[in-house]
Amino acid sequence: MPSARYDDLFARVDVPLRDREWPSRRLTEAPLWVPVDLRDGNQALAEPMDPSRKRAFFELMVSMGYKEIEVGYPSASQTDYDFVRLIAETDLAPDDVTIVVFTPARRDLIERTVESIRGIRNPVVIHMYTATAPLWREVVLGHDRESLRELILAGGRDVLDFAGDLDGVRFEFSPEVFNLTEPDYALELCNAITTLWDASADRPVILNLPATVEAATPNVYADQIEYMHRNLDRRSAVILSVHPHNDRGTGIACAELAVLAGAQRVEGCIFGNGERIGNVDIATLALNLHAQGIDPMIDFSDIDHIRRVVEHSNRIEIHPRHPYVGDLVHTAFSGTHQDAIKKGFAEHRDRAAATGIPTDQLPWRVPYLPIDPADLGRSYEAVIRVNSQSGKGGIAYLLERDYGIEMPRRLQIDFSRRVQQHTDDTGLELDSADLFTIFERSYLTPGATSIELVELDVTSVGGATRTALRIDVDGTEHAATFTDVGVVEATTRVLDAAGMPLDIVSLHQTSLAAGNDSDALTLIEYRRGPATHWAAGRHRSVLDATVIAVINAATA
Ligand SMILES: CC(=O)SCCNC(=O)CCNC(=O)[C@H](O)C(C)(C)COP(=O)(O)OP(=O)(O)OC[C@H]1O[C@@H](n2cnc3c(N)ncnc32)[C@H](O)[C@@H]1OP(=O)(O)O
Ligand SMILES: CC(C)C(=O)C(=O)O
Ligand SMILES: [Mg+2]
Repeated sequence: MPSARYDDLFARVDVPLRDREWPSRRLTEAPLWVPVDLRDGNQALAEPMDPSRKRAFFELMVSMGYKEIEVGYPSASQTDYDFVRLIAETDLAPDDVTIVVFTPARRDLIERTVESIRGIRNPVVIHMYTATAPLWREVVLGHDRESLRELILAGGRDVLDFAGDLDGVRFEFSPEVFNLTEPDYALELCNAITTLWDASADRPVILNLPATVEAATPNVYADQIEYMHRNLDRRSAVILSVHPHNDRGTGIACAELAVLAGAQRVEGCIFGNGERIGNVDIATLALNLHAQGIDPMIDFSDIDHIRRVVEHSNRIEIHPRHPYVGDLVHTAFSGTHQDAIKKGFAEHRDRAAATGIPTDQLPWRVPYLPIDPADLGRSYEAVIRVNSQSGKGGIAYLLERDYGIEMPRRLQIDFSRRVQQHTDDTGLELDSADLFTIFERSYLTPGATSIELVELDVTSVGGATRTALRIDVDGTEHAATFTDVGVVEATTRVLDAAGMPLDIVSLHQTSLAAGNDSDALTLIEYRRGPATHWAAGRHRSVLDATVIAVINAATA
């Protein structure tokens, strides 16, 4: 690989901090989340959102509880402009939702942006940006440090000209590519802007410090943010915001460490759409807090609905392994994980019963599942799925959950061998209906010899139990009546007399399908030669189910 072509970040800009404090801090509350899907996410789509997709996405964000939403780049397209007008002219946005509109530092475009918010009732943030890193200055903008400073301040003055006296309007500045900008220069520009815009506690200025192209390990970004946090003028009149992208795949870590380093506000996209690899995923960030016991202040209780709207609006599918929302993220195929989850669920249910606390409020401690899928509106159905990597625990869990069959441990081992053979042969995943078919074929289906239960009559006469049994073996009827002999022994004696001896090792009763109309299911372990085997019998009556189980064992 021609790796020598690339410089690390340290060769490109100074990283100013040596005595950082962020490593010893902890996350204790949610920052202000600002979804930028309708602007940064939208500008990265092959087909930008049409008005109805934008509206559906916006309504979703409002319903989830976002209070500040970047809705577009009104000077860039008529669709974006019209969407801001829609918000200004209708009650689409509740009064407590702040609307952010985005603009470069160009007078004509700033004017158009301010025009878009005319008459709006909601609080508004006008978000002005200019790239400040050396490469952008030299190659893109054609400015040196001094002349770029002038361009930015000219833009800042234009913002004041057009919107300085509008009630309810605040300002945001982003030194785009902050993470590759010299720290002293970024600080100088931010301080110049907060002075120009007269940042105050009543009208704070948002300084948004993007990792526009992620370029270093997250600790470096945290150092850069802490440096600004500690050195900015008018710090109490500044809302310090971050905007990580995900080029190195560490956008989440950048945002989390940046909050430790002093950031109060995080811009990103729900499930991480955005330029190139995407913006930081603010859904994952929020649910990471939830998983640490911190209220994310956003409602994810129906994550599949959220996902459907996001996929519809972006026309991009979410990966099955995407944190928290992917189809497979709460699913275990592997045997030992399934075993642990099955035991964890059982312990959870037992603890709920013992404490009287409902299962959905009980502290969560199920192995391999960082949060309860039910918190996100997910059922437990997809948690355990069976393929060739699965073990007895998961297989038993599915048969118990969907058919009510409680298998003793030695039967679980026997059955999982049969399932394993099937999955090895086919390479396919099995659902619980498939498992039940294998169960029926293995234990409930009589073998080659034709044996039928013709009559079973158990009565109690004067304190004694009388068992009358008639069995047809290959067309010949064998009958006997016993007193005070259980049905298992009665059946084996009749079979013995018919030349079919059977050595029963253990017997277990369970039921098939939970509820009142369930059938009885008798599971029998019997010895033939050196090994033990299993058979089962199913009937409305427990006694008949038991005799049928013994007969099935004899014919196997
Ligand atoms: C990191 C980010 O996400 S930044 C946001 C990026 N988003 C978008 O670009 C989506 C919307 N953009 C657009 O629709 C268009 O680019 C527009 C309408 C904004 C501008 O279109 P055009 O006037 O045709 O300009 P174009 O995009 O080709 O080039 C940008 C020009 O603005 C300048 N410019 C770029 N960014 C800025 C800025 N933040 N402030 C001031 N000037 C800027 C460039 O130097 C270039 O100037 P030049 O023509 O003198 O070389
Ligand atoms: C905040 C703006 C300028 C942005 O999208 C970025 O820098 O990534
Ligand atoms: Mg961005």
